[in-house]
Amino acid sequence: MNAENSPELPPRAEGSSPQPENSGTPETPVNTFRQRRGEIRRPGRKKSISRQKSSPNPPRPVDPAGPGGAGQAPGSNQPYNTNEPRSFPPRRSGPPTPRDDGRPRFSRPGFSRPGFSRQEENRPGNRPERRPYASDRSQQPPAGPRIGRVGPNPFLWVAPGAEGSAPNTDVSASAGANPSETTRPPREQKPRFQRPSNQNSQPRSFPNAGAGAGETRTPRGVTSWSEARPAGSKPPRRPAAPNGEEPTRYHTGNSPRRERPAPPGRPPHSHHAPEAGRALHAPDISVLPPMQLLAPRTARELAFNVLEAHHAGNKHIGEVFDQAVDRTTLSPSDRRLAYELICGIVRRQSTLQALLMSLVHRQMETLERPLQTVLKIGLYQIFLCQGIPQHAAVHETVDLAKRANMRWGGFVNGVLRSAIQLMTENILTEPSSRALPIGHHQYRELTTDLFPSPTLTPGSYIAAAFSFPNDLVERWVGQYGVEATIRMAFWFNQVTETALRVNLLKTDRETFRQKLFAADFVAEAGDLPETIRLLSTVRISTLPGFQEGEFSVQDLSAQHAARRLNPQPSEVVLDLCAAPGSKTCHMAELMQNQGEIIAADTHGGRIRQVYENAERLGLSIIRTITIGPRGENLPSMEFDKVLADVPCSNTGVLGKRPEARWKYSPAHLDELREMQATILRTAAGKVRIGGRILYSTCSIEPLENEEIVQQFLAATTEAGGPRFRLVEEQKFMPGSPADGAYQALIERVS
Ligand SMILES: C[S@@+](CC[C@H](N)C(=O)[O-])C[C@H]1O[C@@H](n2cnc3c(N)ncnc32)[C@H](O)[C@@H]1O
Repeated sequence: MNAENSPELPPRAEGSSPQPENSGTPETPVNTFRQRRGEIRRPGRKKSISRQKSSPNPPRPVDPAGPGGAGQAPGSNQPYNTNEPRSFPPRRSGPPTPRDDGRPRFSRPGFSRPGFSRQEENRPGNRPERRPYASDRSQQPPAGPRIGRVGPNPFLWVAPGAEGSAPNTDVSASAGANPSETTRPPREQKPRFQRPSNQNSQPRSFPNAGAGAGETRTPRGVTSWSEARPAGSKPPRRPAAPNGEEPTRYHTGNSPRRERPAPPGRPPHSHHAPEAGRALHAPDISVLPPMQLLAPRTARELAFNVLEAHHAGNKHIGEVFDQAVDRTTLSPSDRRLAYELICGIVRRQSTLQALLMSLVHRQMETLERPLQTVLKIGLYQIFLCQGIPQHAAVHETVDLAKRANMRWGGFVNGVLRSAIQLMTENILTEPSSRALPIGHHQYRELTTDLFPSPTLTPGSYIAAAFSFPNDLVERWVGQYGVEATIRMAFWFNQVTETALRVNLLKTDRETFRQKLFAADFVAEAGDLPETIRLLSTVRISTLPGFQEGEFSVQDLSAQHAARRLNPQPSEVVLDLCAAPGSKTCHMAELMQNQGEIIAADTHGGRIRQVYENAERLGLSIIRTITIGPRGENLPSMEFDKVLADVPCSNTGVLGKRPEARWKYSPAHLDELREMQATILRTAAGKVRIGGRILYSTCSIEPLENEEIVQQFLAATTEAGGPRFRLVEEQKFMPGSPADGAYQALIERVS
């Protein structure tokens, strides 16, 4: 049973979920008559599965071949749009009817058949031939490939070259080989929905996919509740959940429904052990290609595209967002909302997962990843976004779901309406297993115990409720205690203000602040003479003075690094880990653009950003070079100052970099520590006697900070070579008042 047709859903408000324009067959008298006879299905509405199963009609004829041959657009190896309604009236001669008004017949707003522009799609030669009258049951299926819902979803963007590797159960594959032999296979031999996949992906397989002859199947190729029903009868209806009770769970119909209630005493979100033979066939959703909506029209659609693209690659969210946003015409407020949704959803992944698991009665691995993305967009708005009314969150997300896949609208609607029942109006100030942290040291009380107990297992509670890796939280609890860990967790989950560094070579702080003020931005002076705290949320490149190089974005804790090293005009300075160049440029500004800075990095691509930043800021003393991991290619000279701003776990800046927390692992920490020790040794080999090294990280882990420095000092004392001393060190804890960081100033004494 599909949640869309489910009787337990509370009724949707009138007009709350409008059908997309141009969504299918208009209401002509002929069509209305035929719809009543059940011969034409209106797009967006599905016949109930039981009616399909019990229909006495023979299967509909398959579609004729499209202009490109085997079900593909000409000049493309991608399939046609297969989400069109399943039956169409024939071509008519005589005066044009509303269906012949020139609009693309097979398109919905925002979508286009791959390989076709809208105009091309409208040209008669490029249209796939329409089906014969559905009522003409005597007509035999024409030879040729089938165009229908069987083929891969055309709205999925598939990596170039990957299409051919998709496992194909579509008859069009065999039709391409020998069209004359094409016949429609009996339903029970193949699933009706097949997802394209790349070379790494697994075939989409269903539990019981190998069910033998005689077994009953639903039209989606899934053996499920229908087996227990007599043919032709309706699926069982579940009663609606009364208010205040555990919310109704839904399933999408793509996997078997598990009718067993959760065992007594087990929380509703817990994962039960998969029954034999079921989860074993779950597709690996992590390798599915991203789903992309063409031309996102709303903040939620843009967020969906970016989140999907983010899943596919290893790119920073900011990078993916910048690329996606440049292709839209969304207003600044929509862009801001999209960005907040994206960062928030990545940040609060495990909280949203816990919410989702309590609402959806399915193994998460079997829920299509794009559908999970849609649901998380909805849940984030309902539970964690301030200022979005619940009905708007549901309505907008259902619209997004329908745009991604018409079949998802009802399911998403059901899940989100159940989610609303999970919330209470109560705001708590203490953690509990039903306390969802929402910010400003406050929690929203839920109607169910969603999280582990904070008194029995504080680490597990913080990890689940605030969304952090378990290992990391356990370390923090061990080092800083539960209360401090919770304070940090709140800080990392809130949107923090932006710190700017004024370029004192071009302007002074007060003049620049007035300039911001005149442009309606609120800013305050910060701790250091060049620091400004920007209290407005804005795209930085749109601030006045950006192109002129009057400021850079840099957190306050990070601004202390160059200040602590204190490079002087006319000194020669080495920046060992320079890209993208924030601290390099700060040092050049402090040196009054006199002397020389060698900006080195192992990453040849990122080193270019140092050059670009220096150019914008009008700094000419920086020379960039690409080096090897042990300092290969460095000039043979010695330097007055060396900055070693090493790669680290980023545990001090987890709020600014939403994805960073999910990259943390003990194994990665070990790799980083080795790299950090090597870079510090390289720095030591390049500083002159009396010169200084600044070792810095944006981590708060002692293993990457104090321990690396102490080990280095101990090793150089024993070796009998150059001697070093620790001049000072400082650790910045997150939120007091800025990002977390560590800096150690080391001097070469002999
Ligand atoms: C924390 S980032 C530096 C940020 C930079 N200092 C700034 O303020 O903009 C660390 C940099 O170290 C570079 N890196 C990684 N391994 C390195 C190595 N063995 N030697 C030098 N640089 C390395 C990375 O490419 C990365 O750009």
